[in-house]
Amino acid sequence: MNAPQPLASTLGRDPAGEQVLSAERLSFAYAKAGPTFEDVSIGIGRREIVCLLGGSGCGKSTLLRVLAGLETARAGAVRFLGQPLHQPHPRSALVFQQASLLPWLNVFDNASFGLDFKHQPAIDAAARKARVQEALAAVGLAGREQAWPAELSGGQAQRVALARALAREPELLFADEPFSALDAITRAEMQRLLVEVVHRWHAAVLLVTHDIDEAILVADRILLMAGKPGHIHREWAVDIPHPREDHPAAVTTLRMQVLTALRATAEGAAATLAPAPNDS
Ligand SMILES: Nc1ncnc2c1ncn2[C@@H]1O[C@H](COP(=O)(O)OP(=O)(O)OP(=O)(O)O)[C@@H](O)[C@H]1O
Repeated sequence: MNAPQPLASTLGRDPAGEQVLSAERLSFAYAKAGPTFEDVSIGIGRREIVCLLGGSGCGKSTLLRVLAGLETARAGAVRFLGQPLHQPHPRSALVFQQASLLPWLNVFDNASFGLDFKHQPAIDAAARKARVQEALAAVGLAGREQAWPAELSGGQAQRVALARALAREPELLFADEPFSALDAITRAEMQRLLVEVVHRWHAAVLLVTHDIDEAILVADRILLMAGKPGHIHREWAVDIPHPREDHPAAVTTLRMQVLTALRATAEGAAATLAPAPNDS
């Protein structure tokens, strides 16, 4: 098999040509382990939703953590709004699979919690209250400010986590499989909500998922990660208008393309693991 070639075109599309995040030739390895990914270049345009799709263990979450400033690359550089990134940026926010709400804080205080993180610009109490209320209203939780986490469903808890991220007014939202623990109906609702609120907030998103349908429903661009060490294997620009459920033919065509590529990467990986025909 030929060595994977880095894609030249993994640069964010943006009408103004601006990128909120850019990374060049990133490599990463955990201590005492081989490289997780190598030579990954990626750009995310302002307001762009980019989905990072790939099989289990190919390094998607690790790449997200490096791009978010939670881990340090072994080689290469990450720039956020044009500046070198060495730690999580105050204009970025994270949402994970678990909502991770603090059980002793009510919904309002959980949603405002992200405003106390390191390097977050100080804002006065009135602005803080307005921001948090606006974020909670955007995720459909107006009137639930005094509720406790134990009183929420999984979907509602994830809405609070999304509001906590939005209250930071992020330029870029990092989301690592944020809906994978939810039931199918709630997941579909949350996917629609994510697109709606990030468009309203003018935020870009990097969404890690292994759900092809999720990627196709929300992404402006899909990056397929594969291999060991991981690399960006293919990408698709998704120009289907929202809501994408209204365009089933275009969705099905893209789904087949992505699925075929994903299967090919899985078969490629299996082929490298399978014993050669002459092995006994
Ligand atoms: N903290 C860690 N220390 C050592 N190895 C790790 C650590 N976290 C992840 N790995 C390994 O790095 C590789 C990539 O893991 P990662 O979680 O980034 O993959 P992924 O594509 O997000 O997988 P999944 O879709 O299953 O969540 C895996 O082999 C994993 O076992």
